[in-house]
This record gives sequence, C-alpha cells and structure tokens, in this order.
Amino acid sequence: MEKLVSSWFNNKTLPQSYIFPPETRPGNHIIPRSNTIPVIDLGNASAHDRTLVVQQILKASQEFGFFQVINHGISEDLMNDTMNVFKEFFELPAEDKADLYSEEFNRPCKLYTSSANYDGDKVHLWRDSLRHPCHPLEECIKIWPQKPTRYREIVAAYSIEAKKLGSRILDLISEGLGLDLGYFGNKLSESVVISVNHYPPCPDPSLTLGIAKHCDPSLLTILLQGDVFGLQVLNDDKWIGVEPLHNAFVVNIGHQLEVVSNNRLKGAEHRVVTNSTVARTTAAIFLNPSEDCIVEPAKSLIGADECLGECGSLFLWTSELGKASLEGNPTFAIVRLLLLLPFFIHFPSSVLHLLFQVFREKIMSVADVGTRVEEAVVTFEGIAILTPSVAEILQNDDDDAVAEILQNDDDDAVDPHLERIKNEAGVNESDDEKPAKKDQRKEAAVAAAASFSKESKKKGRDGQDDGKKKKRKKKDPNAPKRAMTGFFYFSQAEREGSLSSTFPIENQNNLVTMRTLKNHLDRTKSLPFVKCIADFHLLLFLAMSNGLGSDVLALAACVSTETAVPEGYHLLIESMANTS
Ligand SMILES: O=C(O)CCC(=O)C(=O)O
Ligand SMILES: [Fe+2]
Repeated sequence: MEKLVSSWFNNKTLPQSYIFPPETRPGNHIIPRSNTIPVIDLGNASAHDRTLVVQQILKASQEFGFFQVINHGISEDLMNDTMNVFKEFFELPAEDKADLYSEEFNRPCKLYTSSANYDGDKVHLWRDSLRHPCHPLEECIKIWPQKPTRYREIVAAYSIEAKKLGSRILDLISEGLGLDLGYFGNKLSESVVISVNHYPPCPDPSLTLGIAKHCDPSLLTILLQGDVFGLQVLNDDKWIGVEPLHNAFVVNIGHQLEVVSNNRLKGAEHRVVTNSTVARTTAAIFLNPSEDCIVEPAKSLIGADECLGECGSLFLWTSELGKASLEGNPTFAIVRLLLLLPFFIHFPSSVLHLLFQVFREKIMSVADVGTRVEEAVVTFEGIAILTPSVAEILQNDDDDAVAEILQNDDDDAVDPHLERIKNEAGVNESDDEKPAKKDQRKEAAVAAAASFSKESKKKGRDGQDDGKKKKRKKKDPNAPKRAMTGFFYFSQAEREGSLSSTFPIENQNNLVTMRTLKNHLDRTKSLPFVKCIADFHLLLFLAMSNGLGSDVLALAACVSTETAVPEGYHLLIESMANTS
C-alpha cells in the first residue's frame, strides 16, 4: 500500500527508480496536442450517413488505430458521475483501500501501482491503478470496492453502457470489413475489464511516464480520459497528443482486432505522460475475447495469396509485423508474434509447444515490459491451447490416450510437461477452486494432452513416422525409465534453462546476417547439428533467407524430435553461412 505513488509523492523529488532511460523518457520537447486523431460523430450512424461513419471509423482504425467518438449515446451525467466516483475512490483514506491493494498478478479486483509486476519493473510507472472485471455484472459486482458508497451503482450503469457502445462500434467495424453483423459479439468481446488509472502530479514529467509505450492486448478499448491531457499516440514515428474533448470517448484498436481483421486494422502504440500540476484520472474499458475463444483472422479477410499454414506466409506475416514494432520495444513485437503464430503455422504440435515455451521465456526475460505484457501472455496461452489445429485433433482423437495420460499419476514420470498437464487438469488437486474454472482448465489440459498424444502416437519413440497404432503394454514398475521424446526433452531443457535462445533477434540495433549465422555455428560446433539449430530465431532467419524457405518446416521437425538433420540441409546451411 505504501508503494502507491499517491501514498508518498507529496513534496518528493522523483526517485531514481522512476527515471526512464534517455531514449524512452518524454524529455522536454513539447508534443503538440492536436485534433489529428479523427473525431467521429456517432449521432450520424443511425441516419442515412451510416456508410460515411463506417468509412470514417475504418479509415481512422487503419491510419491511426485511434479515434474519438462524440454523440455516442452515453449521457453526460453518467460520464461525470463515473469520473467523480473514480476520483473519490483514489482520495479515500488509506484504510478504506487497504483490502483492495494487492501485488498478486491474478487477483481479479485489485489496487496496485506501476505495472502488474512491480518487483520485475526495470523502471516504475508514475501511476496507481484499480482494475476489475465488469461482466457478467451480477457475479463481478460482489468483488468491487464498497466505497465510495455509490461506486457499485454508478460503475455498474457505466460499464453496461460502455459495453453497449463498444458493441455498436464493433458492429460498425464489422460492416466496414464486410463481416456479418454481430461478428464481434458473443465470445470475441465477452470479457469486459475496467482499468482506472490515477496519475498524481509528478515532480519531473520529462523523466518519467504514467504508462510506457504499449499497444493494448484487447479487442477494443474505450477510454474515458477526462479533461487532463496526457495520452500520446505514435503515428509515423511521431508522438501525437490526444486532445481531451468534452463528452468524448477515445477508442483504440487492440491486438486481437488486428488478428481478426488480418491486420487490416492496426493497434497503435501509445503512452501516457504526466504533468506537474494536476492529478489525472482515466478509465479504460477493455473488451476482450473470453478465455475459451478461438481468435483467428476472419476467413473472408484472408487473401488468395496468403496461404494459411504455409511456412512462407507465416514468416512473411510475422516478420512484417515484427520488424515494425521491433524498432521500438521488442516485447511488443514478441507479443504480436505470440498472438499470430497459432494461425499461421502447421508445425507439428510438439514444435508449436516448443515455440510457445521459447517465446514465453523471452517475454518474461525482456525487462522493459511497460504494462500489460503479462496479460497478453495469459490471453495468448488461452488462445494457443485452443488453436484450430488442436481443436481438430481433439475432435478426431480417441479419448483413451488422453484419459490414460491424465490418470497416470506415477511419480517416476520424467516429463515435466506431463506434470504440468496433470496439474492443470486438477489431477490430485485438493484446492477449493470453483468447479467451472476447474472444468475450463481441465478442457485446456485435455487439449494439450490430446495434441501430445496424437504426435507421439504418430511418430513413435524414435521420431519416425510408423503410421501404426502401438498396443499399450502394462507398465513394469521395475523397468528403466523410458527415454524422453523430443517434446519432453525440450520441455525439460527449457525448464533447466539449456534451451536458451541465443541467436540474435533482428532489430534496429542488431542486423542479423549470414555472418551472424556463421558465428553461431562456430560457437556451437561441438554440438550435434540439430542442437545448433534448435533456436526459433535462427529458424526464422533461415526461413526468411533465400535458399531454404519452407524447408524450414522439415528442420523444425528434426528439432522437435531431436533427430539428425539430413546431410543435405546441414551442408546447405553451412555453405549459406560461409557466404558471409
Ligand atoms: O490513461 C490513459 O490515457 C491511457 C491508458 C492506457 O493506455 C491503458 O490503460 O492501456
Ligand atoms: Fe493502453
């Protein structure tokens, strides 16, 4: 509680831990506040000008990823009441807020400061935040703050209206994209979370940030920004200040909408600067897909030249998006990749798991996370586990194998991943989790287990495709421990940290060339070749260079099963490296 900026900021100079490095701090130059971000009059949307409004929204979403809406149908009184009740909340005496303060990542309703991972912050953010779910209301409202006394009543009314507004805007977007009306309804926008930000006056706004540069991992965000300036959007490499407009909402496209729109719409990076005179309070409503929702590009938006599942298009897609944001903050590039990977990949599921593991580790290791990265990872994991390919496997697979995996509780198991699956499935679980949550987790674990069992049945122990179903033998308790499959090998290796992804990631400071490849091969030459190439970024680099292209799939399969790389590929890669 004493870590909250609002608990200690008075009369202090800016502590070192809040000072951003020169390249990311706002500095002293004045960012113009302008009305460049389009302002769209939704009052016109119901009349004959609907098509025009649809076009304006689409254009703004493509060019800026941001727009403001006026005449949106939410009353001025409700907007004012909501803003006031949030301000009053932050002004409450400490003892009235103490119960809500938490540093626990998963606590659904919590008051916290800086990011969701205060101890992991490289630099702290100059903000306190109250965050909680808003839907379904009857369930959520019970955990909301009880003070100020009108909090629940006002925020309930507000969150219902904000969700309705979000759905209206999503309907206009679906119309613009040529999708069925209601395409974004139901699961895609079912989860509603509010994040109330409070930025106290700051002793030196040039050195710190309220929120570091980020892109929202939501589907759509609706922001009540009040009348104090602070939000800036990155456009064409320049920061634009978003002018606070009376009675307007700021709307922005999140990562999930980028994915569904197959990158037709873009989620822009934005940040929050502080000021030295007045506190700023804002409330962002995030419309997110529900946990069990499959998020994928709408079929009708996939062009004829974008062949899903082909390695080439995967890499094209990701590298294009990746490069754009690598220039700024590599974390967000990784998050983008995470969100996109499952839909563009037909790697065997074991390789897919491996990639996820590597990415996850990478995200966690990039310290400059700004905010919300963890949430993106959580969202991603929900999505990843329910990728269409896994769903398909589930439909066709025999349940015996899955059940057997889940019920096998002997603890000589050498498979850390299996342990994780079992834990996720609640085997031996004695906690008091809610049954619905448990069911969801179980489903997810069954999906993960099914994908594993399918792969291992298909491939056999030695990684060769034998196509035949093996009869399961009864287990001999004295038998030696079985060898690990490639999949488990990597899970284990990752746990022990030996699957460190050492091949450099291309970004503006790091140009990855054939020379880089040569250095990497020289450094790892004492290892079997398959281990030298067991690195996602190396595989990515190979896929993007002329010469290997979609053959990288075959290499990835060798990596996943830890089988020898065919001599031809080995020689080809060596000779590519030697051209440096
Ligand atoms: O407070 C603001 O102006 C923006 C907040 C924001 O970007 C967020 O909560 O994701
Ligand atoms: Fe944001």
